[in-house]
Amino acid sequence: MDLKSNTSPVVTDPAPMTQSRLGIHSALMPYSPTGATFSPTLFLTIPRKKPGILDDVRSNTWLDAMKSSSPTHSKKNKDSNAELTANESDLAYRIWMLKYPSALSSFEQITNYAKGKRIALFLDYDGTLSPIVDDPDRAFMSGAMRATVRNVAKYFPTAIISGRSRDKVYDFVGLAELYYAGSHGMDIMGPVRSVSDDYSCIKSTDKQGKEVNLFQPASEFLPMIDEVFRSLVELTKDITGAKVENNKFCVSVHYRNVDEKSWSIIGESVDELLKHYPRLRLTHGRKVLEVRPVLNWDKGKAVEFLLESLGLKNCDDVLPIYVGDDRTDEDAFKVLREGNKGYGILVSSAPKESSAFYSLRDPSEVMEFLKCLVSWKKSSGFSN
Ligand SMILES: O=P(O)(O)OC[C@H]1O[C@H](O[C@H]2O[C@H](CO)[C@@H](O)[C@H](O)[C@H]2O)[C@H](O)[C@@H](O)[C@@H]1O
Repeated sequence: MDLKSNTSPVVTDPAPMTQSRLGIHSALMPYSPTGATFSPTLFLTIPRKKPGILDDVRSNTWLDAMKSSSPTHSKKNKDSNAELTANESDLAYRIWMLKYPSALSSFEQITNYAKGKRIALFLDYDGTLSPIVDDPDRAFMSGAMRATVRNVAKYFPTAIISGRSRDKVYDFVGLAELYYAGSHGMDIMGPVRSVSDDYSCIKSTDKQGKEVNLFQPASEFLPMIDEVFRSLVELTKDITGAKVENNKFCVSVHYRNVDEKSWSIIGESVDELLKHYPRLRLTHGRKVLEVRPVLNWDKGKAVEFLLESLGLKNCDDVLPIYVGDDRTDEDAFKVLREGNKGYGILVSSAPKESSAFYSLRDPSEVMEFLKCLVSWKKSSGFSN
């Protein structure tokens, strides 16, 4: 193992000053701890005191955010406070699809655009390749999905980008021919290729002994994340159904199996604990609170890193496609949309705002879409 250099995208605790509602003041200047050299493009500044750590909460309270964190949570009609009927939900979904058309019914449009281009595929895991289940340790993907992903990877460079630890998502997927990014992109194993100096990579070997590049921008957070993981296990041990998952560079606090009456206790406990860790922040997933380093790094940045590692960055003839279901996938959708680079496909069975271009209802439609890509590639005689 050969350590190339030791740069870090982390900025720690600057001097106190006024803060925005989200806890990060736009006027804060990057601050480097002694001795470290940083790339300014990777910085996030961290305020010493934060009014609220739930930085991606778009609703009024974190309890609202917890309630709205999964499309399976029943929707209320604002006026009557009654739950939407099946017909109303279906209509709402169909109206929503005018804005986010099905990637299956728009397949011809997608492939017309892809003609003459090299597709690079980025796939989220939970809720995209495997259905959402109550026990996070049992979120297995089906054999059919595995075969489909294996097949698609024969034709297109394919990477999995997950909130899980890289090892765990690899164990679930089990395909050596893919690239993997765990911990919401904070742990990437990619091909050996020179990448820009912004990225400080470690040369390593994968499970098959092949030489790879390892990029772990949050490595200095490991001891802190371990400590927080242990505290969260202790804090939630008496809450029936709560589960804390160590995802290496981030921690997930699951409340899917917790009685809704106890959700506020979970939220408060995490909130209280994180007051002692200003270098960590909280984001929301599907019935899960995600504790992660304050770092200007996310799934969008991971896509850019992987494109560069694969020699596909800034190439007019490359079409990246990212398929995901979670709020954390929005960072990747944004990168593709803003740079007009490629397509985000949101997996959702309920209407929600997104930066994706297209939609798919569930993992079975994802599988269908991947199969269509393979058939299209085969029928186009590999000329595209
Ligand atoms: O980025 P992803 O691959 O989508 O990972 C996001 C989180 O997924 C997992 O939690 C979610 O799926 C579980 C299994 O279906 C479900 O029980 C849970 O409620 C969901 O939030 C995973 O356990 C988390 O660690 C990931 O961060």
